[in-house]
Amino acid sequence: MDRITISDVRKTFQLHSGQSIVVEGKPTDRVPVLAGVDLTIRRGEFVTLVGPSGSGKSVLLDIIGGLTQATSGRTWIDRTLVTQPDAKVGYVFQQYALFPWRNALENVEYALEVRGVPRLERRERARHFLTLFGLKGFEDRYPSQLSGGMQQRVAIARALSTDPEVLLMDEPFAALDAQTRDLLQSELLRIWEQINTTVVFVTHAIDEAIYLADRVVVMTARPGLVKEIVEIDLPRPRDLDLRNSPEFNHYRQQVWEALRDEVTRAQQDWALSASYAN
Ligand SMILES: Nc1ncnc2c1ncn2[C@@H]1O[C@H](COP(=O)(O)OP(=O)(O)OP(=O)(O)O)[C@@H](O)[C@H]1O
Repeated sequence: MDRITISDVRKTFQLHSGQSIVVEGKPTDRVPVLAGVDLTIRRGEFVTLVGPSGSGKSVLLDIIGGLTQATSGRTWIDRTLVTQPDAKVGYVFQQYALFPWRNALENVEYALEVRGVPRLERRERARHFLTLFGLKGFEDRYPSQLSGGMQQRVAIARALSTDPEVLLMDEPFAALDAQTRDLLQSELLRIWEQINTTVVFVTHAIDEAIYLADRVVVMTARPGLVKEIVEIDLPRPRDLDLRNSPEFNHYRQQVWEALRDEVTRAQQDWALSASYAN
């Protein structure tokens, strides 16, 4: 069954007065970012979005999350048209976005607090999700006392504690070192396999995109469109050694093939824009 339906979604941004970019050789103050995205995501599916910088991945995530309105086109979660943020959608950003004045437990509890979950229940759920993410014993630590990886674990625990039907993740591991990133990818998969939330995950890293996903969606250079969808038919549960397998390498090549020209196009786009922009 379908969880998210995106139909002909377009987004154009209006720049400030005096600003411009070059589109099709001409300076303009209107930036087309998404040019008619169609995508359907199944219930419980893990979809990763890859594409060159500026291809509108984050904007698309914001549209799904109701944080940004599309210029035209529609997005539904289940059968409800997305017009504003919804409590059944969780969000995890690249920056940990924790409250520095709340400890780990209180940070997770916050998401439950705003949804009106009674005090004892929210404390119990917050503890449960911190434990799931290996943070038992760190409940009373403040964000400044936690490593980047631990902070991101708290942020993911917070998003999952509300039992979201959809979890949107915007490069959540990009700021982490390689080992922590590997570890968190595996932890996320382990937990996702238990709860089966629908996940849409934006990343620049091809290996990460393949390792996590049921399907990798490759976006074109701006204005973004779905260029190709690669079904990842690798067994689950997955472990990191899978990345050394010939099957994984085949997907790596397939995704890179789809992406390569778009990355080049995006680079040309920036070079041109930079020579015109104010
Ligand atoms: N509020 C805004 N006003 C004008 N342009 C914007 C605005 N928000 C985003 N953009 C432009 O939209 C384009 C797509 O941005 P977006 O952040 O979605 O790209 P992305 O694919 O996520 O890129 P990256 O991989 O670098 O994060 C960029 O060119 C960006 O400059």
